Amino acid sequence: MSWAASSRMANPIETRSRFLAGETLPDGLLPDVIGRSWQRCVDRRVNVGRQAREIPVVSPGALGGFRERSRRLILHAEPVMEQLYEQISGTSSVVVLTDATGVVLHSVGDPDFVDKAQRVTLQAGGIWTEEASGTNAIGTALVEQAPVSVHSAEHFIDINHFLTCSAAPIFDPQGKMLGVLDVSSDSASYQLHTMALVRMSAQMIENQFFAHECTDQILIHFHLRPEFIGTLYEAIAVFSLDGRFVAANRSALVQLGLNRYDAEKRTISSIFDLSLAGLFEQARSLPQPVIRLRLQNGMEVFARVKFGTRASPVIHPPIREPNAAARVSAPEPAIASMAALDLGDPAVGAAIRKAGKIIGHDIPLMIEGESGSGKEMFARAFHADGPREKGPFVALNCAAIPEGLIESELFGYREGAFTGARRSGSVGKIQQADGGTLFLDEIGDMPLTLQARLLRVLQDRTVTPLGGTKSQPVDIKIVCATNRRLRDEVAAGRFREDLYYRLNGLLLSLPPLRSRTDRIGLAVSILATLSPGDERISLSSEVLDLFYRHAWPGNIRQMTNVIRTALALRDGENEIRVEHLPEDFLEQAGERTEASPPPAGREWDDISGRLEDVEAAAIREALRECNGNVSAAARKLGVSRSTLYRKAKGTPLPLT
Ligand SMILES: Nc1ncnc2c1ncn2[C@@H]1O[C@H](COP(=O)(O)OP(=O)(O)OP(=O)(O)O)[C@@H](O)[C@H]1O
Repeated sequence: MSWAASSRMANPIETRSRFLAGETLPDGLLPDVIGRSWQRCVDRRVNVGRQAREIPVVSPGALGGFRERSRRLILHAEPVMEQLYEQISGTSSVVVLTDATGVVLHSVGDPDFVDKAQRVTLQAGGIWTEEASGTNAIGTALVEQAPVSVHSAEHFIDINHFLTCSAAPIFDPQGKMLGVLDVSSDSASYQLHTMALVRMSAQMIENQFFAHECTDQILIHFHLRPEFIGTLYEAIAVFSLDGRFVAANRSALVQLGLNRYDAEKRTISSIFDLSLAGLFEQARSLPQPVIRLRLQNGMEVFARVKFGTRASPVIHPPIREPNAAARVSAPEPAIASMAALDLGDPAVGAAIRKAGKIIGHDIPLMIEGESGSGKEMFARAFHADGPREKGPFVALNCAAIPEGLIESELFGYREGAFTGARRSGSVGKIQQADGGTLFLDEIGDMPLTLQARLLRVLQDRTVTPLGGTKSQPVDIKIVCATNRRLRDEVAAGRFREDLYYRLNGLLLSLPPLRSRTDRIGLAVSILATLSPGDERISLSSEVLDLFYRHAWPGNIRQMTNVIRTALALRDGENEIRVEHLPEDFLEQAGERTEASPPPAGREWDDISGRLEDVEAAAIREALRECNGNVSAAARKLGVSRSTLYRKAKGTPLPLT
């Protein structure tokens, strides 16, 4: 097909000449969108004879920065581009992704056509704004904020006349333009349906954003016809856990009859005839049913309510709707930062400092340590301090679930993937952790076959659920933990060496509790966490002494459990004494301990005279005199409780 046949104008070159000569053209001769763009090109003095070498390009060095800024767009777009290319391969075409400034980030196409496209800088680094390349589908779609096709001589610059291009903008859930998806072909191989394919693909990328970026929110997928739910045509509206409007796709705004500005002032109940409490009830039933919802204008739609992976009521308790009388469960405890874990033990402090140095870098962290030594707590704090802090933290203990179930837990499964599979399928931990951190505890217990699959996920950054054929992009940071030396497992052939090196960027060892010097500080800190708001509760000096001397085979987990039980057994008394400690602990504590004995003598006996040492000694003395009661010791020293906590870090209490 010639350029003339693929163009909407009978003779575009002649039309352009008349246009450039300032002639008033008869209505209908020039498509409006092309006319507007040509006028902009004239206004910006774009030369129709501009050559490729005159078009600016982004240098290979700078391109990395552009790609990094659009990392999430590329992540969600790449698989869709591959699928789109599969459908058009062999038609002398190239699929192109640009950012919102018209810079080509990625392209995939037929090799012979890619060569031709490169000659006009239609390749990574090329700039396809109207200013740079004249009227073209990408640049014009950026200006019009709508899908645009530009055929052959409708391109303003002569050198682009061999192209026929269809482009659609891609918006994020909040309506911000992220970039443009485009298919450019040789104008001789013009296909009518290309524009429809590009629009659908752009919609798929936008829907990926909803699925992956709205992980801690409520998603309502709806349509006038139930069979359209789950398709590209569905409307998606997103609400925060307290019911406020957050985002919507274009289809949702059209069906709701709202513009984005008005929608932002609305809540679930003011858009749908549905209370938040009712919504949580519905979301509990699995598989989630298609329900009818009434819109404010009286129209009825069909809907499926989904909770983002982090907002799932199965994982977190529901959050109260404003003014709702529903009972609310206690919130999840806040994740501590790494600084809060630094209670003065030198080995823990060193681990925290090393981990701090790799925050924000693409370096996988592996944590070694005995069971209960705080590896998961450390991983959570590492996540909380990092740039993914707002993303999910998902933990999987490979030793705690049967070998046969690890695969489905990790990778998820599609409907009917195996006998006993839930009808609705299941989202695996890898996908749940998208945008956040996946913590794989006891990684040494991962079966060899799954090690290979995990390696593939890390290399390809995609995951394919069991029984599924399509891979989904994932963006996860992995932190692993192990309570045995993984290198020995590698040597014994039980752990893949390639996976070991992939996971082990920085190896940190957390010491067992018995060798930590901050055992008392830790006990006091655990007590404060377990009895929030009640500063009167303290540990008696005998208890602190016992805690200091004990070998703690169960590490911090055991100490936490002992203090939790003692709190329950203390009969309302403010001081936890030895008789409140659980029997089995006392039995164990009666045995000879391996822990180093506390320093002997008075606080002041063995200090160098440095100011910090004098201060530390004063704190120890005050704590000892107040039987470990931090509030009382703080009052005695005339400092605030938090100051005392900060200064008391790592101050082992010598209790003689
Ligand atoms: N620094 C800390 N302060 C207070 N509590 C802690 C601290 N570290 C760990 N804990 C508590 O100790 C218990 C065990 O911690 P965690 O699960 O992190 O250990 P782990 O090494 O991952 O254990 P495992 O190897 O058995 O999975 C948890 O209840 C946790 O809340």
